[in-house]
Amino acid sequence: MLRVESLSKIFGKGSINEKLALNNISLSLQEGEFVTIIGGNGAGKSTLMNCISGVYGIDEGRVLLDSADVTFEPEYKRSRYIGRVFQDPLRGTAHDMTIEENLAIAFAKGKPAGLQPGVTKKDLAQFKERLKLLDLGLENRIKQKVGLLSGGQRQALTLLMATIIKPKLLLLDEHTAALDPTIARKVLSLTRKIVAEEKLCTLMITHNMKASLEYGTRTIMMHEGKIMMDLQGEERKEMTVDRLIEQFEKRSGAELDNDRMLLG
Ligand SMILES: Nc1ncnc2c1ncn2[C@@H]1O[C@H](COP(=O)(O)OP(=O)(O)OP(=O)(O)O)[C@@H](O)[C@H]1O
Repeated sequence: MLRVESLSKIFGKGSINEKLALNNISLSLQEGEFVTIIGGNGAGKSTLMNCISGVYGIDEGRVLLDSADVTFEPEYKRSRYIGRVFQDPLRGTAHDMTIEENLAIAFAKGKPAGLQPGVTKKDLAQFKERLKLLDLGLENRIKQKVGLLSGGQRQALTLLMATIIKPKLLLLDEHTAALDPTIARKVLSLTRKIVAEEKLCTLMITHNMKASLEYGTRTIMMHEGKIMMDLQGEERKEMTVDRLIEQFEKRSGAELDNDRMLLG
């Protein structure tokens, strides 16, 4: 469970370029809640993820995970229980290592510190089982180097790696934006499946408004560092992309400036 309380983040404090990127954000997610995040350029979506995962320190507020205050915990410690997948498929895997070695590293996160990531027969069987879920035939290529995989295959593998040990929170930062539409849909349905099966608390940034309503259980729209719409339940079920744009423009008094969102 995630709780963000009155979070503010200022870049370049005191300088001519001072920017209030997050303005008093509060947000709570229950176990299994899958929240999609949309918003115009510079709305603060990635900054929110960076503050939650500890990449940036924050200026005000608190971040709690499973009731523990992690506000001042460094990123490397939070990464043990926060899974993250970025837009760039090259970022989450080591290209010169095999699929098995990559999975072993991710799997070792769940083992006591000091233990080497040795792969037992049982681990290997589990890796193959998980890879089968992807339906990309990777279970038969487990000894191959990741550098040989396509972007979509790598991103699907990164998703597996981020969730092979159940994270307390899964952060997906436009993780399908760089993939071609067919594989993007595949990775999105896989995301939905893993999140539901593992009851993962998940935040997913997307520029695709349709996907923001189609995937997940709740949709948040950000604008100028604030949450300006939080759609759940019936209200979300009845929402369409056209009405979402209309609501955005009405509530923010601005036109949506994110071309990718409008074209997506
Ligand atoms: N490291 C940084 N230093 C200075 N300013 C930053 C930094 N990171 C983000 N910002 C600024 O903070 C604001 C929010 O940026 P952020 O990247 O979170 O937006 P976003 O909603 O993810 O946008 P996009 O959809 O364009 O990626 C923007 O004005 C951005 O220029």
